[in-house]
Amino acid sequence: MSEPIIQTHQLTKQYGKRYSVKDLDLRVAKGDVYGFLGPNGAGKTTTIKMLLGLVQPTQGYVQIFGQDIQENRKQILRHVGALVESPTYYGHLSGYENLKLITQVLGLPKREIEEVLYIVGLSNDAGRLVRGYSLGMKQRLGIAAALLGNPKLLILDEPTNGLDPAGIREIRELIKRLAEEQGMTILISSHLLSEIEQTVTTVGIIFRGQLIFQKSLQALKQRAKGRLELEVSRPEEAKVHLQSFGWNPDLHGDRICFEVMSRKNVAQLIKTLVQGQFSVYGMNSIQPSLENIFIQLTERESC
Ligand SMILES: Nc1ncnc2c1ncn2[C@@H]1O[C@H](COP(=O)(O)OP(=O)(O)OP(=O)(O)O)[C@@H](O)[C@H]1O
Repeated sequence: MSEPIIQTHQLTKQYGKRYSVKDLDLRVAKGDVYGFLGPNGAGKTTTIKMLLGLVQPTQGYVQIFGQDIQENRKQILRHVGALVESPTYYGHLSGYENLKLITQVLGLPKREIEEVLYIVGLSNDAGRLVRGYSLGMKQRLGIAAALLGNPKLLILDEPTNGLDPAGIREIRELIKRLAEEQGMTILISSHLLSEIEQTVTTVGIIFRGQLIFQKSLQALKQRAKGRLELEVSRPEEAKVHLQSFGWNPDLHGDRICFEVMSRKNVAQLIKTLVQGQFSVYGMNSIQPSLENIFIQLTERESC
């Protein structure tokens, strides 16, 4: 297996007595679009700042491209593009002029400006003043700035924050394109799974500073499968009865629970119960939200 692009080892940040991030072992492989998920205050921005060497860890360390960020920060960051928190621009300058300032500071050729503006779909608006840009356009300009210097790794902290559904879609499409066409490794943070689930290949979930899940999107979906919950008479007997017919129910309190199933199977399930002289009082289909997945992952699930 090739060396990961990002790897953290027991990464920890403590402010006073509080741990903002604790023992984080993040692993982002080459070509991954890594969705870094967690509710507000979970520790995403603190982690990202440590990845970029902007915040010093209390314990642990960060390796990017196999090198320690504290030791080789300048060299590493030459190949990393980042958008952290809301970027600031000069509103009285055009999108093009804002990027030109950055290329001058970084000593990059001017031709890159046209390239990145084209990639983020802002070529036609390059000459407009940034103060007239929509929030989505400003975010795309932020990504364009991050793309200057042709980075191998792109780190985006909540790039869809505050955007309307159309803006979210634009960013999503852009990220997909960057990964597919430019082969870039991307880490993108969000507090909403729904905003990034169509884009990412791998998911890391941070909850109260700790990484509670880190696997493929496929594996997360497996866990996030909907459940079917039935309220029946004599639930324990009903469970045994169903098992004798090959079903595999879980019993939670007085309800029996199943993974989602086809309509045909639901009909068959109810028929089996009724034929066994059990009464079915109610049925709920539960589609877990991200919050539910968190709860399941932290083993406080009720069904
Ligand atoms: N400089 C700081 N001093 C003290 N506490 C801090 C500091 N920076 C962050 N924190 C705390 O660390 C915790 C994690 O914050 P962080 O901004 O990393 O979360 P987040 O997941 O990015 O959330 P959000 O989506 O709201 O930005 C929070 O409780 C926050 O108050």
